Amino acid sequence: MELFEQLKNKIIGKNKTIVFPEGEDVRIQGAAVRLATDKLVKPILLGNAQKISEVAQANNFDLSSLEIIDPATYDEKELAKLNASLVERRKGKTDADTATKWLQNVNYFGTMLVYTGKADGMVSGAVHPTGDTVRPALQIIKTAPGSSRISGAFIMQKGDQRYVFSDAAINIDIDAETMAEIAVQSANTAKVFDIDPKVAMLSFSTKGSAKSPLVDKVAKATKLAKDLAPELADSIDGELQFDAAIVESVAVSKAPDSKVAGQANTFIFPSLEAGNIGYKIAQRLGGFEAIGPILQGLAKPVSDLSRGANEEDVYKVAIITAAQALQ
Ligand SMILES: CC(C)(COP(=O)(O)OP(=O)(O)OC[C@H]1O[C@@H](n2cnc3c(N)ncnc32)[C@H](O)[C@@H]1OP(=O)(O)O)[C@@H](O)C(=O)NCCC(=O)NCCS
Ligand SMILES: CC(=O)OP(=O)(O)O
Repeated sequence: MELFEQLKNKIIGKNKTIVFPEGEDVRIQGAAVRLATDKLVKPILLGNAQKISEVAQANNFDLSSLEIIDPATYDEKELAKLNASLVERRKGKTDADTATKWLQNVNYFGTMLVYTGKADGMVSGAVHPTGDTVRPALQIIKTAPGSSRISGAFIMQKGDQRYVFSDAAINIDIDAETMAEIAVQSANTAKVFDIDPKVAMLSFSTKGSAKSPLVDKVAKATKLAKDLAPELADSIDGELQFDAAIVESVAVSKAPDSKVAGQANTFIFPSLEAGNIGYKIAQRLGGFEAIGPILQGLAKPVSDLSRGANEEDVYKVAIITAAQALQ
């Protein structure tokens, strides 16, 4: 069965509540109406009630079955509770005045609905850049037990080809330890999407073909990742160039002893520059559908979107987010 059909079957009728802070956006409204009609999730739209209704009218959307919250007119007592909970969570880092300002921002407001359990997950980023979308989650929801950092993976799909690209969203300049943790997180993400992970730690060098501290970093990250997840030791290899990772004939000449080279399906980039540029090239020139970024290592599901996302992307990311909320 196709991946999204499987995910839909998992979440249908489970009534997972997903908050969409960008409720004024036409792509968000279109996806939310479809998700509610298909009984996949219970959407909550955030935003200015008047603007939400204008967009809905202009596009003939029937939002009558959706919950709409305008943070500017939210019940005072409930707002005070969110404020107190936020200050408590931030343990001396954020005072009540700052919390008041933060709660006027839809991404902070939505994140607090997830943190306090009113929503099971959040999908945002069709309008806001990634930093503004995910910062509230980093500050409030924080990492899941066993994770020391959050990273962002894309599922890249074309026909029956399916790959994981990480980190393409969050950690700007990574050291070997971070790259190793991202590799293990991404192998787990691959399994969720029915991919048997073969993880390539990417570089501009294959097995010492170039000498540079940047190459040493990826070789060290490979060793650390195997130490972190010994059960994956035979499924992670590096450092590998992208051609050696994916093309068998190149792997034979560049990395003949590798159990991953030529068959990799999970690609760990050595920096956010490489990862973010790489996924957009595969998407825009290679014709791959890019689903994500899926945040890895967060204690509760919050998903970012690219501002280039369309309604279908929002619909699919919301399905993934609801499926994460079931775990
Ligand atoms: C994610 C990002 C916004 C965080 O930057 P920032 O807000 O300046 O981060 P700070 O260092 O001030 O940290 C803010 C909080 O988040 C936490 N945090 C930051 N990065 C984290 C990570 N990768 N994992 C877990 N927590 C993280 C910090 O510990 C801090 O928590 P605290 O306030 O409780 O102490 C930043 O790394 C970024 O802009 N990344 C690139 C995003 C992007 O543009 N991607 C391309 C498009 S997808
Ligand atoms: C994931 C990503 O690159 O997001 P955006 O296109 O919004 O910057």
